[in-house]
Amino acid sequence: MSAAAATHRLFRMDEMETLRRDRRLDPQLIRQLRNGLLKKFEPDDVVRERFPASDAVQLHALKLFQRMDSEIDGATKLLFETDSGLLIESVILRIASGRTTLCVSSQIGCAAACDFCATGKMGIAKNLATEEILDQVVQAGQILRAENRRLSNIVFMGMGEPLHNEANVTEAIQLLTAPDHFARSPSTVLVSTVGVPAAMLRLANAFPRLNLALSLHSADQATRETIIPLGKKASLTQLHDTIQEIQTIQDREFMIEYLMLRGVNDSAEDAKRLIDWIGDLRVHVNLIPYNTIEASPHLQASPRPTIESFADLLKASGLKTTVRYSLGHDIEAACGQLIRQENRQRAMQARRAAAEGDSHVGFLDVRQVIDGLES
Ligand SMILES: C[S@@+](CC[C@H](N)C(=O)[O-])C[C@H]1O[C@@H](n2cnc3c(N)ncnc32)[C@H](O)[C@@H]1O
Ligand code: SF4
Repeated sequence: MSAAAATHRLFRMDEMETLRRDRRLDPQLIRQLRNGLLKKFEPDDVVRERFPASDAVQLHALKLFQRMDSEIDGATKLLFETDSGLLIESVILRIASGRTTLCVSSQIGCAAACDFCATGKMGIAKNLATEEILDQVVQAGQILRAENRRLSNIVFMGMGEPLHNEANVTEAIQLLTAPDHFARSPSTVLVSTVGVPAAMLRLANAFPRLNLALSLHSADQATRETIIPLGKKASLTQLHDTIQEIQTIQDREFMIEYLMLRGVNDSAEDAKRLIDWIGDLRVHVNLIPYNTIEASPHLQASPRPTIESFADLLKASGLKTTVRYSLGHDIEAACGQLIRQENRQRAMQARRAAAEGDSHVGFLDVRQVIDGLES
C-alpha cells in the first residue's frame, strides 16, 4: 500500500465521495465498508479485502501504542498515539453482567487543571479531532468483537473536558448516532463535564436522549474552587439552574459525580450541603473513590466507611445514590504515570522542534487557555 495514496479518511463523507467519483465505485461498496467497520467492527483485513480501492482509504486515525489488560478484573487500557505524537488513553470495562463500557478521551491534557486529576496536571491542552475520538470506539469495538462481545455504552470520561472541545465532540456524537455511520442510540452515550453551562444546554438541545453528568465534587463554592480552578467560571447556582433547564428539555435523570476526598468534602455537613443543593432536581448521585495521584500528595481518598456513611445520608434523604468502585486498579497507576511523563517529554520535543522552525504542531500551555475559556 502506498502511504501517500491512503489519504481518504473513512470518517469523512466528502473524502469518501471524492474517492467514489475518482475510482467510479458503486456507492454500495462505500456503504458496505462503513457498515463493516463502524457498525460491525469487523477486522481491518476483512473490510479491506471486500473494498476494491482499499489502498486509498485510511481506516484509522490513531496508532495503538500499548495495550494493558488488568490481571484482577475485566478492564483493558489502550494507549493511542495521535497525529501530534502525544498519547491518549481509552479504557474498556467488561462488567460481570456481560455489559461493556468504553471510556473515551476528548482532549490531550485539560485546561480545567483540577487538583485531583492526572490529566489536569499534564500542563498541556489539545483538542482531539472528531476522527480521533471516533477511532477509539472503532478499535475498542474490534477488540470486543474478537472476544464475541458487543460494545454496550460509551462514556466521555477519559482524558479532557469534552465541552472544551465542543464542536468535535458534538460531531462525534452526531456520527455515533447517525443511521449511516455507527447507528447507536444516544441513550447509550454519556458525556461527563466539569460544568460549562452554555455548552451543556446546547448538547441537551441537540441530543435530548443523551446522558449528561456533572462532576460536582463539592456543594460549597469555595471548596469546589480549591479543587476545580475552573469552578470560578460557573457558580453552583448557575450550574443548578442549568440542570433545571436541561430537565425541561430532556425527560431523563441527570448524573451528579462526587469525588470523595478525605477531609475536603466528605463530612456529614458536606452531605447536607449536597442534599440542599440538589433540592428537587431529578438526579442520580455517583460517589467516586479517589485514586491518588503523585502530583497531588496533599489529597487522600476518603476511607470506605466514610464513603458508606456519606452514601447512607444521601439515601436517607431519598436520593438515588451509588458508589463507583472502579475496575482496573492495577493498570491505573502504571498508565497514569507513563502517559503524563511521556506526553510532557513529547510536548517539550515538539516545542523545541517548533522553535527551530521545522514543526507545525501547536501546544497550548494550560495557563494560556484557562482564562480564555467560555463559562
Ligand atoms: C477524567 S474526567 C473527564 C470528563 C470531564 N472532564 C469531567 O471532569 O467530568 C472523568 C471523571 O473522572 C474523575 N476523576 C479525575 N481524577 C480522578 C482521580 N484521581 N480519581 C478518581 N476520579 C477522578 C473526574 O472528577 C470526573 O468525574
Ligand atoms: S475537567 Fe475532567 S479531565 Fe479536566 S482536569 Fe478536571 S477532572 Fe480532569
